[in-house]
Amino acid sequence: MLRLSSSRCPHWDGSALARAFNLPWQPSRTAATLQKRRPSRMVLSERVAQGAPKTAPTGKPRRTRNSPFAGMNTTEVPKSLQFSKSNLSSAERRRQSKPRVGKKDEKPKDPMRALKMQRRLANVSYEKRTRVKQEIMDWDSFDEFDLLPVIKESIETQALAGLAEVSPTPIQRLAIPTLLEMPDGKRRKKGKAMMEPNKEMKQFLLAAETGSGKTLAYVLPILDAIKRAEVVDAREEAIQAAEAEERKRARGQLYELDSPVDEHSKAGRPRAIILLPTSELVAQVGALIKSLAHSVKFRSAMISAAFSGTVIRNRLFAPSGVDIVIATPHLISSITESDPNILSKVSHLVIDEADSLLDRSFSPITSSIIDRASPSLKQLIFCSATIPRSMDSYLNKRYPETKRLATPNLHAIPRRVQLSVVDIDKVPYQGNRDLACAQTIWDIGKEAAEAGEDRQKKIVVFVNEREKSTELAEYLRSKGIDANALSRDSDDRKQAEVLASFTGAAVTTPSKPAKEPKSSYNPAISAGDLAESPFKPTPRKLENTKVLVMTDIGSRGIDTLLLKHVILYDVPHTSIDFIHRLGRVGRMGRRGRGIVLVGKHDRKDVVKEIREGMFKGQALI
Ligand SMILES: Nc1ncnc2c1ncn2[C@@H]1O[C@H](COP(=O)(O)OP(=O)(O)OP(=O)(O)O)[C@@H](O)[C@H]1O
Repeated sequence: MLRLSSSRCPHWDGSALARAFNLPWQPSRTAATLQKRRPSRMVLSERVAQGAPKTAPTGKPRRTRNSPFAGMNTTEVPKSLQFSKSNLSSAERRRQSKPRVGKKDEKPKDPMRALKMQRRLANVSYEKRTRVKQEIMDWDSFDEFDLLPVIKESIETQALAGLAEVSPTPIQRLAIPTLLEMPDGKRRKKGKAMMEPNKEMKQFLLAAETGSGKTLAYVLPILDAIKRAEVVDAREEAIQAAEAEERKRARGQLYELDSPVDEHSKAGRPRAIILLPTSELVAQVGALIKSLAHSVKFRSAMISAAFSGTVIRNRLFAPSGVDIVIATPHLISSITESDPNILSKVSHLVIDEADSLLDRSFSPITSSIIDRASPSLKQLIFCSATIPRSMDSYLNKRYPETKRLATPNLHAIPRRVQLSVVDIDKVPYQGNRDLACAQTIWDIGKEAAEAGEDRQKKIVVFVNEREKSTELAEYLRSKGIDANALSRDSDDRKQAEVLASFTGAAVTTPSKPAKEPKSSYNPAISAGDLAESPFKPTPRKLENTKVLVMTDIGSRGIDTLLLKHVILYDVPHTSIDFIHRLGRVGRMGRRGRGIVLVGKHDRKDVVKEIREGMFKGQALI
């Protein structure tokens, strides 16, 4: 007799199948039992919450630890399963104390591990940043600073002329009241105390991200101090003249001839000196200060190796005197050799781009100028976009009293600057970095032309070695790109012209005659075309795009306000270089783009961390 089991399905009893095959049908025991029970359902015991009794009715332990049902229906974790160090074997305890290397158990990685290994930048605590953020919120306008009215006016009419709405930047909010020594943060001390010469030299460090207006942050308080000192001096001179007159009268020598006034006493005796690492920066800061002199009335002199000896002498020793000198340390140092008195009246000394001027190559010369000037100094101001650890320890050692004014976003590259990566090992570059660079430039030019941009596109390419800049510029020219190198070897005048076309003032110059049809631009060039004839000049020209190749030492501080693209031909050695190079774009709240060329020998981990840090707006430490 055929027995059909229905244990799998309680609704199927096998009778249909038996009928189909004409077989006698007898339900199986299981099916019969299930039929009997139907329509009952499985229901949990009402006592399930009480847990299983520890012993079976037989008195035996109901479930052993090893039974497959051991953990079922229990309401508390058995002691044996609870985690306790004492339960662990000594080997397991040792294993747990070691850092795990297995993929699953890997500890979360420090997101800035590669950068921390460089340890180039000093840390500014999160608490300090938050505190400063609160502090600077109190200042909304330049009017709130205790600057002389004529200086306040010059901000809108000269320094920031053309801007619709002007308000102080974070570093200006932080530094101006401090340098003005407004004690309660609002008002300067009134009366005689203010006029008394400050015997103690005070030191300040102004540290803020690139393109954040650090120059004005120190220039305005210095001009204010100079103008106020002028008033004090004039008053003192008048008092001295009156006393001399009185003495003569007392002696009855009223008609005695006065000793001739030394007209040249102010010549070559500036009250303020601003030191900058390059002639280009001297020209930039000098131009800003000169523009302010139109309304504020003071005398400034910019001197650097870009000027002849006669020009330098005439500027420094002009009979009308000089109030502010803007110079490179080498020049000031060599002038002090022949005329040490040049530093005798300096009350304000600024070390701008201090991360460069206090590095190993500049530090001895900068330090000796500071030492010579210190007897008359009232304020020694260091100004920098980064605080490298070397500079941090220099300040701690030599000027421990330095008041540090660092903005909340110091060492962070703003999120408005994007960084993309080009892998030079991929097709079609196959390790040819020059080709990758040329193609990237063509792509940017093509994008601009497609977007119908009329304004000439400016691109800065950064290389690590100075020698490479000339060679690369030549290569790019052979690929139809209008490229120049900024290097010490090129003609100063030409260099200044090229650079001027990259700074804000020159960008407004129309680069292309309006008549020229846009179709003359030939975007149809590919890396293949560029690679075809590496040694032959490409007949195609990339129109409306100008490229400058340089090292960042030459470009630090240069105010390339309208620049939107930088290419990092080499991966920068340190996060400091990243900050300075990418700092040429995204200035004063603008957007910008950096493109870094990366090959198999480059630190991809560093690039990755920099990108992540930029994305999160974090400080690159
Ligand atoms: N309060 C302000 N509002 C708008 N623009 C300003 C303000 N202050 C300065 N600027 C402009 O910002 C630009 C950058 O200023 P500056 O060169 O002083 O920056 P920086 O912080 O010294 O940069 P870097 O670190 O690269 O030397 C300049 O073109 C300047 O005119």
